[in-house]
Amino acid sequence: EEQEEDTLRELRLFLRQVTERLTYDRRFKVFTKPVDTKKFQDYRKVVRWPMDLSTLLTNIDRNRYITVSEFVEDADLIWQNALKYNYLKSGSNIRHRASAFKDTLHAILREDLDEEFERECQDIKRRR
Ligand SMILES: Cc1noc(C)c1-c1cc(NS(=O)(=O)c2ccccc2)cc(C(=O)O)c1
Repeated sequence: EEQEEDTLRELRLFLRQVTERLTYDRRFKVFTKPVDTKKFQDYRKVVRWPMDLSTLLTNIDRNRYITVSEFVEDADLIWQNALKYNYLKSGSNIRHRASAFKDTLHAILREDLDEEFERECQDIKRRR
């Protein structure tokens, strides 16, 4: 009902703010768009669930997330995929950037997420 829509609107605003803070961080430019599968032809053989910050934003706008934890599952794919695909690659610091992305994402959530708010979102999900 109305209160639920207010909560989900507040959730979308919070998730957009988290996504934008990561998108504006220049260290994470390579996480802002899908990996170019023409440049990296074996990418989809290694990575089953590609994810990037622009896709996260599209998912938020399409009401795909009704809890923070559903959003975090997708956001975690960004650094997990980068560590997996670049596991043996030397000469680039993509793994360091993936680790920095993971630490930054979880530090933002620890600082800014109100557990009581996430519990409200989980209740809405249970009722549906
Ligand atoms: C991310 C990622 N995961 O696997 C790989 C491999 C990367 C990755 C991909 C690219 N080039 S890209 O054309 O697919 C692209 C450019 C700009 C934004 C998003 C993607 C460059 C680099 C880099 O380190 O410079 C890394």
